[in-house]
Amino acid sequence: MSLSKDEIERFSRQILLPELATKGQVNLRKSSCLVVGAGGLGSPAALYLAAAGVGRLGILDYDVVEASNLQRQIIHSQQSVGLSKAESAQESIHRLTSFCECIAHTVVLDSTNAIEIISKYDVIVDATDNVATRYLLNDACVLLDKVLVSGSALRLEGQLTVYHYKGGPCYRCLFPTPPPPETVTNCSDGGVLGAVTGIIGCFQALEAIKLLAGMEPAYAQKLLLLDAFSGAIRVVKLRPKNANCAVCGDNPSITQLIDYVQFCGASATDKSVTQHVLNPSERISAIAYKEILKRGDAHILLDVRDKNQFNIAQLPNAVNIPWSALPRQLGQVLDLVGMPDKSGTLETAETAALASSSGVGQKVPVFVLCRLGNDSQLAVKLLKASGVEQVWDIEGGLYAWSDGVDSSFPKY
Ligand SMILES: Nc1ncnc2c1ncn2[C@@H]1O[C@H](COP(=O)(O)OP(=O)(O)OP(=O)(O)O)[C@@H](O)[C@H]1O
Ligand SMILES: [Zn+2]
Repeated sequence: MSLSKDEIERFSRQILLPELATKGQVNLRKSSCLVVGAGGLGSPAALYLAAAGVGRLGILDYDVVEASNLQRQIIHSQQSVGLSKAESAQESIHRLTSFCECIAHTVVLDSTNAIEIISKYDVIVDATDNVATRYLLNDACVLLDKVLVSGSALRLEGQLTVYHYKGGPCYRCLFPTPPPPETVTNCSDGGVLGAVTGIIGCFQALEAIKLLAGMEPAYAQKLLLLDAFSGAIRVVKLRPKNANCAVCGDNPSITQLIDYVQFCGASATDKSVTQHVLNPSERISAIAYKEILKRGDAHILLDVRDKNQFNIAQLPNAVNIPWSALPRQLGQVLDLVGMPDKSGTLETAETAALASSSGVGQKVPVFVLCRLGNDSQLAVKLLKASGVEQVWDIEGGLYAWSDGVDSSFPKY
């Protein structure tokens, strides 16, 4: 097969590369690729794959574009806020090129649809942000014998590897069991710089383009580690395939997709894992707190977000003691509410409980606040264990405040 005049003109700068050449370009045209996730990684990955002349490109995302996505999800624009990410990405690709058939999959990828969707594509790009989908994609790719180009980025760090390539390891070979859900941080908690997802997403496109064109990938059985702060890139050799791997090993126990939400203890779609630590009597709504403010009742508003988040935006008169520092700074809270602190520096809830006599001397109630209402519940628990009796969580945190009380308060 050869290239048309239009194709030669359009892709000339890469056909000139002897490593790619006419044959590679024809291979790209005949190839297909699925990008799962049209977010920070998927945006650049999909754009470069389409621009390079991949014949059929699937873009899968269940979510809609939000304003806070645009700092890094560059396939979308301000006009697409509120629209489906997969369809917004498809539109961008239509504007970019008519040499690529782009298909939008506006679904949550799960065990019920993964095999059917993935089987239609040659190479799969994992541009998602959660552990459940990582295991799902890994297992589906092993079962269907597809190569998986996997990337991740958080804060100022990024990682990239190519799984299940010519007998190389899969994700499960390296990580047989998922991490505890509470130890996983995502971009909406930890932050991320757009250029970092851009670099890793471009690397994902590069590896996929090489695979689809018939070249060798650089990162099979190797892990790229980007430290964007120092600018350093390290490459680590990965362990070979694990013969005991549950999905790609010699005697696999996983021969069809499982329930990944149950396996990982975390959902693929929850943005904020809301922990139900407290019972309803220990919480008040944002609207009820607004009433307390209106009446002018004496109280302490304790904001337990970290300093950086507190500096972004805060409610008037809030006292900021980050959740992570609260055990050490309990004395300060006891002081504020008028309880004598007999403890000095407190290290744990247990020592705090011993040091303080229950509720004695508390003059003002405490209301505890954070961004989404998770850490604030833990803080209420800790304060209760320390003898502070009149303490309530503001349910749903500042998100609820912005939604229910003051829409001018920024949600970030
Ligand atoms: N199982 C899944 N099915 C479909 N889309 C998924 C699945 N898991 C993750 N995604 C998508 O992958 C993308 C990951 O990108 P990214 O983390 O940059 O975006 P985000 O979740 O919108 O970011 P933020 O955390 O700032 O809200 C998201 O658009 C998300 O909807
Ligand atoms: Zn494996």
